[in-house]
Amino acid sequence: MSATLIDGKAFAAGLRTRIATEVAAMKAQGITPGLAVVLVGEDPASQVYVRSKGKQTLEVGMNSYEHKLPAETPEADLLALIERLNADPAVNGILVQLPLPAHMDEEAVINAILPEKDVDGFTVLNVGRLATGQKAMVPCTPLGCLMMLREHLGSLSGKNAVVIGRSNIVGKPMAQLLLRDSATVTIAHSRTQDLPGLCRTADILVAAVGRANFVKGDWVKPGATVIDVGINRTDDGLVGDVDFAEAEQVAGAITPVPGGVGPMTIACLLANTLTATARANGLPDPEGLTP
Ligand SMILES: NC(=O)C1=CN([C@@H]2O[C@H](COP(=O)(O)OP(=O)(O)OC[C@H]3O[C@@H](n4cnc5c(N)ncnc54)[C@H](OP(=O)(O)O)[C@@H]3O)[C@@H](O)[C@H]2O)C=CC1
Ligand SMILES: Nc1nc(=O)c2c([nH]1)NC[C@@H]1CN(c3ccc(C(=O)N[C@@H](CCC(=O)O)C(=O)O)cc3)C=[N+]21
Repeated sequence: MSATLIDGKAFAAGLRTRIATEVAAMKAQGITPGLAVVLVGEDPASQVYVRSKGKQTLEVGMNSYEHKLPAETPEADLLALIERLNADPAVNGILVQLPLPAHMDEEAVINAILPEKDVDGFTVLNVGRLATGQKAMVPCTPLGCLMMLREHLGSLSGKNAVVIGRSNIVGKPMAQLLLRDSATVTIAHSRTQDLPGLCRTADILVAAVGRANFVKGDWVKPGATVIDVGINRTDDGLVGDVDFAEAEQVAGAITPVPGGVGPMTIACLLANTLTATARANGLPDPEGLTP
């Protein structure tokens, strides 16, 4: 048997069309959402991501502001830029591309972003709001995964979910969102014992590890829904954290790499920018874009 393909690329295109409609309505009221992206250094993968994000921001009718700083920029200069963006009414969302160069304090930089403009949902205030069930800005990658899971499964209530990876940007917020939807959630990591056995209990398996083809077909419970967050550049091209050829024989549904979680991440960044703009202007949250 072979799994249903969860087409993140198509899902993301549909989401952007809806966002573009909402942006047009806001523009008719004299409001244009603006997203500022800050890239420090010249990491090639980050450059690709920042470019496609800037293009899509313009395509949905938002203003895009790109700030590219040299790798050796002093942290104080980056903090000063964030202060300017915080104070700029044309900027509704701020994203500082990670990772930052080693001489910078990532926590200090992220927490300098005004929580209302923190469209990545990485500031401590938004992390705490998500964890306590308050209205937050939710990290884009887990939000995109949640949207695909709900679309495919309907309710997540009572499902066993295993998230492999405990990073602040993917694993932990993914677990929070699954818990909020009443899944029974286990977070696995490099010290987890019998990871294959644990994965076999999962109705929902999310892999956010950063190791090419790490999750094997015999780790997957027959019929499970598999979400592959991994982005690994190999000699065979871009591959995920799941051995797709094996897993798709067993899973009920699976996201591909490329064309799965990645495009949804960017679409959710635009969704968060729209939500931030609505909130900044005292408008209700746009429907279906927040958990
Ligand atoms: N598609 C998208 O939009 C995005 C994709 N990504 C991709 O997702 C992947 C994960 O990213 P990120 O969360 O930032 O990565 P991190 O490196 O921050 O975290 C990786 C996690 O995997 C765990 N891990 C590593 N090796 C093993 C192992 N052998 N067994 C079990 N767990 C293991 C680590 O455990 P421990 O904590 O114990 O070290 C850690 O918790 C990467 O490929 C990244 O490129 C990331 C962001 C967005
Ligand atoms: N502050 C911050 N926020 C982030 O959300 C953030 C970040 N820093 N740093 C890097 C990671 C990674 N990330 C990706 C986004 C889109 C694709 C994506 O669109 N991938 C395409 C393929 C693109 C390609 O070919 O390289 C796909 O999977 O189909 C991948 C990875 C966001 N991240």
